[in-house]
Amino acid sequence: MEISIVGSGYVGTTIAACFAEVGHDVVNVDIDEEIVETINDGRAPIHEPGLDELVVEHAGDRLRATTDYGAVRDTDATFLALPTPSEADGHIDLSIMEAGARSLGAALAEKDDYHVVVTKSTVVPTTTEEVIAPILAEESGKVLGQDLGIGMNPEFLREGSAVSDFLDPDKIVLGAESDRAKATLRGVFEPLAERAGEPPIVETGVAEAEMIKYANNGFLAAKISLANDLANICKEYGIDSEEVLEAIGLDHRIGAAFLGAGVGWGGSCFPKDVAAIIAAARDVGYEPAMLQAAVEVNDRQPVRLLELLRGHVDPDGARVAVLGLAFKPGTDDIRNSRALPLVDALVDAGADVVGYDPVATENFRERYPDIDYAETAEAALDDADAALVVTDWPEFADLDEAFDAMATPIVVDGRRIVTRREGIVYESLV
Ligand SMILES: NC(=O)C1=CN([C@@H]2O[C@H](COP(=O)(O)OP(=O)(O)OC[C@H]3O[C@@H](n4cnc5c(N)ncnc54)[C@H](O)[C@@H]3O)[C@@H](O)[C@H]2O)C=CC1
Ligand SMILES: O=C(O)[C@H]1O[C@H](OP(=O)(O)OP(=O)(O)OC[C@H]2O[C@@H](n3ccc(=O)[nH]c3=O)[C@H](O)[C@@H]2O)[C@H](O)[C@@H](O)[C@@H]1O
Repeated sequence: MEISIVGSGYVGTTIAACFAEVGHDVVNVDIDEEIVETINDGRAPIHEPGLDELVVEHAGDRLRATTDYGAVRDTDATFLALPTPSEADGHIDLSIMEAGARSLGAALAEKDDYHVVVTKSTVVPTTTEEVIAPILAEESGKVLGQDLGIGMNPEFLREGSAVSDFLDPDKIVLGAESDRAKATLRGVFEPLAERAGEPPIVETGVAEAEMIKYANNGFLAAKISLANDLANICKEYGIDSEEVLEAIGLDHRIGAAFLGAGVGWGGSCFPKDVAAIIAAARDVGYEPAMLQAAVEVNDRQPVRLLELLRGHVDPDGARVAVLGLAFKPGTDDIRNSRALPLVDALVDAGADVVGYDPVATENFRERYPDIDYAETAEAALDDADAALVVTDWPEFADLDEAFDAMATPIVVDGRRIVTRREGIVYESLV
């Protein structure tokens, strides 16, 4: 099939390259000329394992990129993979989606045939039908249900494993407003589903598909927060939380995934999506107590980490090494990283902060140009009065002797990755 994808970021580029991989002809539309050039040159504009290889293989053949929205007219369906950030009060900011829908609608005005538009971005329930579809209809002159079809296909990939998550999904959710739009969506996913060994395909309504995405992210974020709540109780009793969480994860009704207790969840999606669904729920008169509690527990974890640090050293004037700046291992993304509130608080308290991350240092430096950065974890620890472990990069598990070079070997571990041993003052958050 011929497919167009508007937006070539983490999601847009990944799904474009993967759709090309399963045999579709794909065009990426983006307003950023550099991104478009990068893809057409056969390189991925973002860092994702396996993505470069797919772009190299398919660019110039089944995959191309352009800044010209007119390219969508030669395709059967368009996926909108545009950012949906948060407003200051947590509500979803739909301005980029609206701008994209206007450009797309204007381009479709010159197409006579039936066309399906699919929301891939994470949007609060009813956005596709009540915000996106009317813009498309107005700009294109098309009539919904006649020459315009609407769908919603939420994305569940994770940064750092985007390609393998997309090509081997646990489920595919297809929301559509009509049987005809659904048939187009089925056609798009058929080769991928076959290759992935026929995962469950959930065929549903558009608003249901939108809500499934928030339910998924809300549940996972709340699961981590519940693990943190339980681990915090364990900590107060001196009980090993890892043993407790591993044991409950063996119950198939609970499951072991996303029970990793520590300094909490960050990233480009959990914080904004949980905030957006809480704000949307309140708009319709419902107070989502569990999701709100998940946020509160999450916000408290960095505060608890700092309290533990203060139990050992006064941060004022102390040299504190912050190990891990990315929001999770395997990425250079620092959006909503737990390191952000921690470094803010340390700087406010008068600490002399030295940060280290295997790949995210440059992104962090843009945000905090005035703290020190080290080239290696060992250099960050050298002569430090204390170390905070913030991201669970596997290399931190191997540090060991580097702690002996600290002025005082105080290690406060937010991810339970450092091995407790004689000779270091080790304190784990959970
Ligand atoms: N990053 C992730 O891991 C996941 C993200 N999502 C959702 O997918 C959506 C997209 O997220 P990302 O790919 O992370 O965003 P991103 O910020 O990485 O990429 C967005 C792209 O859209 C382009 N763009 C902006 N305005 C445009 C316009 N008017 N016309 C054409 N292109 C335009 C930008 O230049 C950029 O290349 C969001 O709703 C997000 O919540 C869903 C699952 C996973
Ligand atoms: O909507 C999205 O954008 C995506 O959000 C998350 O993916 P991502 O944010 O890339 O990464 P995760 O692996 O989920 O990690 C998110 C945060 O939770 C933290 N986390 C994760 C797992 C865990 O057990 N404990 C824990 O604290 C990580 O350190 C990280 O800060 C979801 O896992 C994806 O399914 C979803 O598509």
